[in-house]
Amino acid sequence: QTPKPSLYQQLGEEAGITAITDHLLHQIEHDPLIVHHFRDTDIPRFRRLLMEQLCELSGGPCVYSGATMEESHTGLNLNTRDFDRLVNHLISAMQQQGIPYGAQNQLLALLAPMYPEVIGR
Ligand code: HEM
Repeated sequence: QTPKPSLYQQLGEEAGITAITDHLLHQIEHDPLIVHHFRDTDIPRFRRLLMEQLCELSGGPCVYSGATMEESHTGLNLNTRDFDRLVNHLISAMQQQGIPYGAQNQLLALLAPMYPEVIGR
């Protein structure tokens, strides 16, 4: 019996997470409703930290080295609509990468509890 692939494996490991992150960044860049939030952001750093976080969260061999979600989103005053748009861009990035639905849902379930740490701060 072959062992069940981990979420990290189903996301395509480092290469898959890199592709998902880059697709997400591209979508953010072209989304006039949320791009302004990133005006003062160091994008290469944000990209590196987001990949690290997705890697760690999915059980990959990474240790997230960024700020807490609460710290990094304070002062941005994000709302539910901002959150939903980001999540939808992430779903579309995973779709584009051909990530199985089950794995997509597992990742979304790991991100959902961060909602209160990110919104209204
Ligand atoms: C579950 C949802 C989210 C996750 C997992 C997430 C993840 C992250 C990570 C890992 C960082 C880097 C932290 C650091 O700089 O040390 C970050 C920063 C940031 N996030 Fe999020 N984020 C989420 C939701 C959002 C939403 C909805 C928006 C806006 C639409 C947003 C906008 C930003 C911005 C602008 C920064 C950079 C702040 C700065 O320049 O210092 N995030 N986020």
